[in-house]
Amino acid sequence: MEIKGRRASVGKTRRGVVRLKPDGMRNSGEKEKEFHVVESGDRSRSVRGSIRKDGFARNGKVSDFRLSQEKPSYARRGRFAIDDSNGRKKSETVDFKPRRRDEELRSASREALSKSKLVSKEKKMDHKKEKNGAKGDSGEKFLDQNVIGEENKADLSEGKKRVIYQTRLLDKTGKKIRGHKKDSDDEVADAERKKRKRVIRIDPYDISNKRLDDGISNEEKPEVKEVEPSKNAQFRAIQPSPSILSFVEDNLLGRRRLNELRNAGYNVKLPAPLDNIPFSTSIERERIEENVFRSKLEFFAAAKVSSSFPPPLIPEIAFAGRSNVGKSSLLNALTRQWGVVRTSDKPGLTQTINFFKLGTKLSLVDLPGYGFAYAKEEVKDAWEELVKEYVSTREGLKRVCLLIDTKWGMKPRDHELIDLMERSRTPYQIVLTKTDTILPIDVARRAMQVQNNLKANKSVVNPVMMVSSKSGAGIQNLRTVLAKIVRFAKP
Ligand SMILES: Nc1nc2c(ncn2[C@@H]2O[C@H](COP(=O)(O)OP(=O)(O)OP(=O)(O)O)[C@@H](O)[C@H]2O)c(=O)[nH]1
Ligand SMILES: [Mg+2]
Repeated sequence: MEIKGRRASVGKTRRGVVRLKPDGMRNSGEKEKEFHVVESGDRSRSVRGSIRKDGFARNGKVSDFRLSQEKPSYARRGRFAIDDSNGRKKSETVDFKPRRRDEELRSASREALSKSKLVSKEKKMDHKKEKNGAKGDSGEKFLDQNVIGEENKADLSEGKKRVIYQTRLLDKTGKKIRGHKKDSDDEVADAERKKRKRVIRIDPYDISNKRLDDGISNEEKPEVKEVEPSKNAQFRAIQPSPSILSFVEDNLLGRRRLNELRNAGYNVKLPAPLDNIPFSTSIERERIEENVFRSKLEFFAAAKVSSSFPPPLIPEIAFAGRSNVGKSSLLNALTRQWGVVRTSDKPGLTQTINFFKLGTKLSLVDLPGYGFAYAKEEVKDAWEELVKEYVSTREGLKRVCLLIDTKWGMKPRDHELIDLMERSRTPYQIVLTKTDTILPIDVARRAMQVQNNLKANKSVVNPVMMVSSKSGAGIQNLRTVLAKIVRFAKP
């Protein structure tokens, strides 16, 4: 068993924390136990320790440990008493006598060090003397005392007037000898000044990380205002419900390590690996249970103005959201017909309302994205107007999937569209996309946040869906939800 720890000096008493771990065990946080060590300044060097976490010292004899300190050469062995913090019988006493050889070596090295310092100091002094001797022409020096200041004139009587002199070394001609070192009093004062550490205080009310030098008045502390936590902090404080958390876990949503996916049986070399059958030997996609999504996806109309919308003959599901949120990619992932709907990493690829037939029973409608896009303002405004008109007036529109990027959450434009759909009573469902880009817990938090935000809304359809077109996570669930619409839709 080995004890390793750091010690810091506090006056004569040394305190520190040592970690105890059994021999041969790699650094495993769980097994390490923390001790508080107090080493008194006296010769006995007793060290007291108490087991913080339960049940450790019971098993192992604490012996042959080392207290590693600031300097490894000061490592010692000694007497060590351990008391279980719970008061149970787990105390151990171990010899903590400084090893003789170590102690001897240490004192020898200390002596040698101090000697060498002394010698080098003497050498320096000799050197200085020589130098000063060479500077003065004939080696003669004169003291020049100039009165440079008076102190407390009012308080002091004439006789007791204190005068401050500045002493300079002058040569015969009255010139100042350069390189003259101050006398011993000055040296002592200098050494003291050097010894005195500059104390720097941190202002606890200052968030600018500025350091304050000692002496600067800090009495006027600004009033601590109740600052609203940042959006990020608010987001981190969200506690997702257990059902959302388990949904995220069950569907492997969120950014996952490849190993995790591999262990779950998925072939990570495939695109959308979660869409595959786990542990399958060949590249076999999971069977699409919903007939409608097995049908062929065919583009049949594009509209830039409402007058060119095709007649509403079959039920429609539309995909709306900000530019680049992943609308077109989701259409491909749902139908597993990659490439039918064009996608791009450049926001604003879809510039018209595109109608796709999925068999004979359903239309999927890819809407142009709003918000940021590489397009002129007036063009973007026109798209937005078109989208608004479509979602609020289209007959046969059974549901709008409003896609939200999981990483960024809902933006003002999303709220605008939601308000519009609330007014026009268009049923809409939130789909969080690109869940593979953030941690699972953050996916759950986002879902919780969105759900809470829309609690009071009437036309929203719950639950909040979470998908990733890239990994395939959550796609199957979305298919199931959307297929139900077709099943219950009246022609
Ligand atoms: N990591 C990740 N990237 C995705 C996902 N879905 C889409 N993308 C990427 O996001 C980018 C935009 O995807 P699109 O499907 O074209 O987005 P869009 O919403 O149709 O964009 P617009 O047509 O411009 O409105 C592409 O580079 C996709 O590869 C996803 O689930 N995960
Ligand atoms: Mg698109």
